[in-house]
Parts: sequence; structure tokens; C-alpha cells
Amino acid sequence: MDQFTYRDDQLYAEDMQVAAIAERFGTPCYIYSRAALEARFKEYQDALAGADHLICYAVKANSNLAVLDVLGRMGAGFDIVSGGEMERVIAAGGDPAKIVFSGVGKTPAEMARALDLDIACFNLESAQELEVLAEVAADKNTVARVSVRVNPDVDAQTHPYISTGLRENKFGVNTDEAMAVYRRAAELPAIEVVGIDCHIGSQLTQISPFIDALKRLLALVDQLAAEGITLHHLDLGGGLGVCYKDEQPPSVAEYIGAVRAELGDRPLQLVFEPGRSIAANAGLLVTRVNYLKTTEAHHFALVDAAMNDMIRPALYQAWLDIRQVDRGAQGQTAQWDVVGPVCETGDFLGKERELTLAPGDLLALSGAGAYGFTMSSNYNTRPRAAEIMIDGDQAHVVRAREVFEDMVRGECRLPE
Ligand SMILES: Cc1ncc(COP(=O)(O)O)c(C=O)c1O
Ligand SMILES: N[C@@H](CCCC[NH3+])C(=O)O
Repeated sequence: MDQFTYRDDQLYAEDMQVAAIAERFGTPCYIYSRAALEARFKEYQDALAGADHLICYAVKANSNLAVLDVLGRMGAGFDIVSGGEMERVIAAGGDPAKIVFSGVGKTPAEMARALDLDIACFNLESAQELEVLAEVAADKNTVARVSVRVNPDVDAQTHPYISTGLRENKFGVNTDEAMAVYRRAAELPAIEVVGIDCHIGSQLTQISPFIDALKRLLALVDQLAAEGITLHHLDLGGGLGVCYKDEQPPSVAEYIGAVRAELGDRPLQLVFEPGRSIAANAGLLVTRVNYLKTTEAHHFALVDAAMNDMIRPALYQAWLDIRQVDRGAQGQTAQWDVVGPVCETGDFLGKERELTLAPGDLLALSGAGAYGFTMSSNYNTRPRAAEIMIDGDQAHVVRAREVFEDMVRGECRLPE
């Protein structure tokens, strides 16, 4: 069920009118639906019922503390890629025993903190990282549980910037080197080998690349078993796509069903790291039209959100649906380029969208719950948007808008 729907031409987030939320908290603002987050997470839980599993939500998609809290309460684990994400999970009450730590550049300090927290597993991305982790763990007189992130060299058929499982990508260890990394890990006393993982890319709309990757991982699992290295879990990463426009990704049930069928009755715990498929369609970015400007070439709608709030259109030419918050509003109908105030021609949220607009109107970008706020910046010294969580008929400020005054004070000036 869609938690963002129209009633009497007015857009609602759950039981709250979006226009009223925008009026109360100002724009631009992100609006998340608790019910939508819970529904998406439950789809994974249902599809994995009866299987030994762990769903580690990928924090990078949306690291708002309230989002982490909602998912943690449902039993989610977390996939992190930095010390910052680790601290946010802890601050939100997440269970360290359900944290997996991915990322190609983990620092010794991040490793040490993760060992202190006794996280579930480090997803190793290189032979050198294994040596550094073994040293950090030995210094602490402890043992680090590890998985090797395998780069299975499969084409995820997604945007090249978010494709991660090809041989030429920086991620993971190639299948032909993975055995050597495992053998070395198995002989290090401060390391315990527990799993194998991969993550081949994001916004995948087909099942076959996942299954190709899984087959390659399972071949390694068998090879390892033949050498006496038995694994506890297999982590297939995240990557399941969502519908932004007309994509037709498989449902969570279809995807997980295919994975379970391929796995058969192997006694491996299944781990997933979904980000986008949980958070994307649980969020809107609401923005107000400041000016309308028609030139010889274009109709521009100048809105108060910009590429610093939502960079996906500029960075990946991503298409996000732009809806009118009040569908009954009067104005000028045209093919509008919806652009922000940032001084870049690449600052657009959508191009040639048929909308009926007048200054002051509100627009809502769909699919903004993942890789929206987390990729935002202060470019052009713009304050960051507020984040609001809707829970039925309640709206909670889960991160206040950055205060403009704080952005221009407090920086160190050189002495005269
Ligand atoms: C290691 C890892 N796991 C999980 C994810 C989450 O991916 P998605 O948001 O596509 O589910 C990512 C990002 O692509 C990632 O790099
Ligand atoms: N940031 C990307 C997804 C990348 C996921 C990180 N590996 C996006 O907005 O589509």
C-alpha cells in the first residue's frame, strides 16, 4: 500500500496533509513514513520466514536516527561503511551483534571501535585489510569475525557509477584471489572466518545477476569446505531496485524466493543488506516554487530545494517523480524544468515535467527516502533540510533544519 496518496486533490503522508506539514515545518523538507518503512522491512521478513537469516539495513541509504530506530525495533541488523554510521546505529539503540561492516577503506581506529562493540562481522575488501585487522585484533587480545567480500565479476546492468561487482570496480576480492585470502585468514589466530559476501550494485531490476553472483559464491563455499573452512553465513549484499518511473523490479518475495531456491538446503545463514528497497519509497522531498521564468528555450520552475538537497538527478541523471501537493491548484500549465537556486546548470530536480504551477505552489519528489538526505551537502552554503517522520496522524521532527546563523558563525578566523 502506498503511504503517500491523494484525498480530495490533496497529497497525504499517511494521515497527514503534506501541505500542512510544509506550512508547519517549512521547505525544503524530507518527509518519511514510518508505516512505509515498516511495510518494506516486513516484506523481507516474510520472504525469509523459516530460514536462518539476518536483514542488515544499509545505513547509507538513510541514516536518520528515527529511521534506524524504527528498523532496529523490528529486529533489523545494520550494514555500515564508516565509524560515523556505526555511532549512529549505536545512538539509535541498534544491536552491535547484528552489525556487518563493509567498505574498502576501514581505518584501524574504526576497526578498534567495532571490535570493542563486538560487531557481528567485518566484510573484508582486500588482502591488506585482513592483515591490518588481524594486527588491531591481536593488539586488543581479541578475535575479529570476518567474511571476504568477493567481487564475482557480474554485470548488474545498472548505472555505471553504482555498479560494484565488475572486475574493474574497486570493491571486493576477485574470485581467483579469494581462496588465498581465506587460507591466510584461517591461519591468523586473531581472525575467525565466518562468512562470504558480495554486493554487485544498486538499483538492480533483474534477478539473474544476483543469481549469477550467488552461484559464484556457492562454488567458493564448496571449495572452502573441501579445504576444511566451513562458513556460517552467506551475505548477498543489497541492490534490489525500486520503481521510480516505469522500472519493473522483481518483488522482494520473488527475489528472495529465487535466492532461497538456489541455496537449496545448505546450512548457511542468509544475510541481506537492503537499503534503497526499504527506504526509497518511504520518503518525499517537499519543495516550494519560488519563481516561474520562461525563456526562449525553457519554462523554468525555480524551487527552494536544490542539488545540495537531492543530488541523484544531477549525479546519475536519475528520474524522480515530481507531484503537485495540491492537484486542484490553478496556474500555468507547461513542460517545466524544475530547478534549484544553486549556481550550476546541473542543478535540476526534473526536466520537462508537465505541471500546472503558480509561485508559492508545493511540489513533492517521490522516491526520496533513500540516498536523498544522506547525500546532501552544504554546497552554496545552503542549510540542510529538516527531516520529519510521519506516524499515523502525528508528525515528528526527527532532524531539525540546520540553522543558517550556525553555518556562518563559529569558523576560526586568523589573527590580525
Ligand atoms: C556494501 C553495500 N551493501 C549494501 C548496499 C545497499 O544497496 P541498495 O541501497 O541498493 O540496497 C550498498 C550500496 O549500494 C553497498 O555498497
Ligand atoms: N547513491 C546511489 C546508490 C549507491 C549505493 C552505494 N553503494 C544512488 O543514489 O542511487
